[in-house]
Amino acid sequence: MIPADVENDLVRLLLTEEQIRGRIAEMCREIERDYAGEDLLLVGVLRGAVMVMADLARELTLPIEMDWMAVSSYGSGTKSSGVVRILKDLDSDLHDRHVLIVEDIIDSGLTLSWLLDNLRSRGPASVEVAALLRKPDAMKMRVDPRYIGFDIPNEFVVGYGLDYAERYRNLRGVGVLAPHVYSTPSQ
Ligand SMILES: O=P(O)(O)OC[C@H]1O[C@H](OP(=O)(O)OP(=O)(O)O)[C@H](O)[C@@H]1O
Ligand SMILES: Nc1nc2[nH]cnc2c(=O)[nH]1
Ligand SMILES: [Mg+2]
Repeated sequence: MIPADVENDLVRLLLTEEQIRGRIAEMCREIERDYAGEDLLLVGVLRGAVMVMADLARELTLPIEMDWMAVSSYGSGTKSSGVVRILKDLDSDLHDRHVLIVEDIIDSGLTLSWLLDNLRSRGPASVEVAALLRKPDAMKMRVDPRYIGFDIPNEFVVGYGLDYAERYRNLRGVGVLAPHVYSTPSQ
């Protein structure tokens, strides 16, 4: 369901709420198998990963902890600036912890490859990645996420945490943003 006031802003819906829910459940069964008996720290990457973190964490039957890091490389546009900035660091000490980074999307791979280097330097027992979306045709930096929800085409998408200029994050599905939205300067 796309709210009527934003329906014209999307070219098409790519993933429905039900498809996302079903895939997250499958990812959680894999995570439960892989981390059974381990102490797991989920690290959500603000702000885009809020929805996937909330749904993934509640679907998991393992005991987990959650922490958050805020990084940004996109500003308000549709292209990565190439510079990753830490806006908020973790509160947890990662030493000897099993860390699973939770992301909404891997596009160029720049954010994650930078984040993986950064978190690995903190002495964790392991660091892996769970991302809902990946654009195989857009990747510039090689990252090997352990859990991927969906591979999607190389188009700018919004919804389920993903924004354009901070809008659309609350859409329940994921859709392709219409070019007229980002070619029109906002007032
Ligand atoms: O693979 P990349 O090309 O690096 O792109 C992926 C990153 O871009 C988005 O975050 P953004 O920097 O826009 O901030 P946000 O999460 O606050 O929306 C998204 O949430 C990922 O973190
Ligand atoms: N909203 C949004 N943010 C992104 N960050 C990196 N790729 C994307 C994308 O396709 N959509
Ligand atoms: Mg993000």
